[in-house]
Amino acid sequence: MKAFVQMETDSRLESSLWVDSRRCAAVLTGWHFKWTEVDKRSRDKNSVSVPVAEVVGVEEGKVEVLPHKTVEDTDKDFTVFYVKRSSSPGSCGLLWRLGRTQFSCPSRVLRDQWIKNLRIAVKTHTPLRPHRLLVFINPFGGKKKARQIFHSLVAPLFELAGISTHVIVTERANQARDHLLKKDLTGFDGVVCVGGDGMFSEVLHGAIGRTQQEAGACENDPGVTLQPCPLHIGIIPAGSTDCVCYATVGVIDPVTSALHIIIGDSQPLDVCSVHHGFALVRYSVSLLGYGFYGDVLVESEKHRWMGPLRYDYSGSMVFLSNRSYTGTVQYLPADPLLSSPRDNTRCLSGCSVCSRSTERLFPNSSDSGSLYSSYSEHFHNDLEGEWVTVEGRFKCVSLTCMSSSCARSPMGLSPSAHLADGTGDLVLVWDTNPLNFLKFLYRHTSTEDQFDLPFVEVHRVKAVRFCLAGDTKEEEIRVLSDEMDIEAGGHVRSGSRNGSQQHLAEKATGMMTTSEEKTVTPFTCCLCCKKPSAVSVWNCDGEILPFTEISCKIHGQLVRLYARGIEDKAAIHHCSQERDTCNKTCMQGRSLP
Ligand SMILES: Nc1ncnc2c1ncn2[C@@H]1O[C@H](COP(=O)(O)OP(=O)(O)OP(=O)(O)O)[C@@H](O)[C@H]1O
Repeated sequence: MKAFVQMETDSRLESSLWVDSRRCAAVLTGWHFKWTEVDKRSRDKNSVSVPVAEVVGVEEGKVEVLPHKTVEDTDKDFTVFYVKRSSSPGSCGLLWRLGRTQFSCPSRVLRDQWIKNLRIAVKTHTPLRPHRLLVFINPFGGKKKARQIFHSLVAPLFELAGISTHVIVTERANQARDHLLKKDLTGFDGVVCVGGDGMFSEVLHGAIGRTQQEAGACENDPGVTLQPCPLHIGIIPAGSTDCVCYATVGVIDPVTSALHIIIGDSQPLDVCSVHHGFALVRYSVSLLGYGFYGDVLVESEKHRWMGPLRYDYSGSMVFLSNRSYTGTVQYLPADPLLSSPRDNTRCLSGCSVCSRSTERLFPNSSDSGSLYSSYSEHFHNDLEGEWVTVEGRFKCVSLTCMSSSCARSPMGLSPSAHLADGTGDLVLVWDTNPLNFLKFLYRHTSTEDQFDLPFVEVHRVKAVRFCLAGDTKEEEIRVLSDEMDIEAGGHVRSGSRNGSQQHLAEKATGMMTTSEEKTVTPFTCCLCCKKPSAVSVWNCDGEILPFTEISCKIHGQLVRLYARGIEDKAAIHHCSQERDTCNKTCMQGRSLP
């Protein structure tokens, strides 16, 4: 047994190692740790190559982590934990699992050398790995399992990776947002929310607000250049819809998300600011929808007791009511030479459109460590250009900064939208007959192009304004006061989620409404039999906005998530067939799923 050891100034190392009594040639180059079985009797020379960036931890001895940590402390063994992929039926992305291989060395010295070099390699090649995280758990999100999900599935992985956490189980809505706005955040590399889209939105608002406070940027100014947030945001999905997680990771799976956080993946994300006059109303990352989408949200809020079924029920009711609304939409088109919502591309991990946008948005930054240095200089003139105005009657108007794909609509609201190119897709659905509209809606669940319909338009934009036709303004006031009644009455929702957006707008305008000032009148009792309202409401990432006339601006790469976008299943499969460039085969002769 002769172990050949080669040490260079970097972490490179090469020697024989044993996995389950099989001898392997192992090599650690700068970027990969690879081991290949060298047993001559073996017909297939099984080889596993793990990118150093995907090594989760290196431990002395023979170690197991899940379901419980066990350590067999021998002085010639070490265990490497790493990311292992498997496909996930029904999702567009790949599941990540914790891979584990136990290695034996001929000597303790060599074992210690391997551990040291692997740890150095990991540190050198993944500078964005978090060391300390602030974690918010919403114990009431989704199926109320967030606490259990975090402690049983996520915390052991964080511990393995040496990440320390400060965990706050929220006791009220907006606690996470307020904490981020007001408390000392020194020492934290990122913030993690364990919950659904509402919880993510709280953290998003807190993180953006805090950054602007510290930068002295006025969020209420609709033309302001916002400062990108230095804190990364991680999402451990534990809500009812988890749309943002699905659209940025491709699967709704707490372990996958935890592993993306651990290895310090970094996915920039565009954010849309929504203003009413000179008041910030809200930020949005997925759906900002007027008309059909607003009506469905209003209706579904009245039927929360139905659980997730309420969306199907409300969707059907609103569809049957066959409403449409007049309004004026103005938009600032994005550069058509860069990309188009009809170019049939998908924004996947490593997306070239988003990468080019990073260069455009941060032209002087040489690496991700100085991410935002040149951002504000560049964005002086981001609202310059020729605005386009369209006026008429719409079934719905929607704006999305991402594809907004979800399990029900795997291609999403705008299949070719990008996560981080500084644009949004504006979809205008003109008034049409119910059958046509049904066709449009149905196409979201299939692979058929929902934009290939004569009553649908889609535009890639940098900013949008919406205002009502003159005779509908009074109606707006009536509808919105009715909306607030739903909130004030308290029997429709607990006042949790709307609380945050109302707070933002009220704070900005000084318009404080007390429940006594509102008359309790339901929005509608039955959509089919009631006289249609002339005005709808905006659905902003699942919240009802208190204003109809709004202006929206897309802020390119305003925040960063611990994610990498949806991985291309086909590319990973190809890679696994080559066996040399990824970790989909293992030493025991088993093929990983
Ligand atoms: N302790 C708490 N009590 C009541 N509400 C809370 C608490 N903590 C957070 N919230 C609020 O609960 C709302 C919903 O939570 P969350 O998004 O986690 O779950 P969900 O609504 O089931 O999922 P989704 O948003 O994906 O549909 C959030 O807007 C958040 O502001």
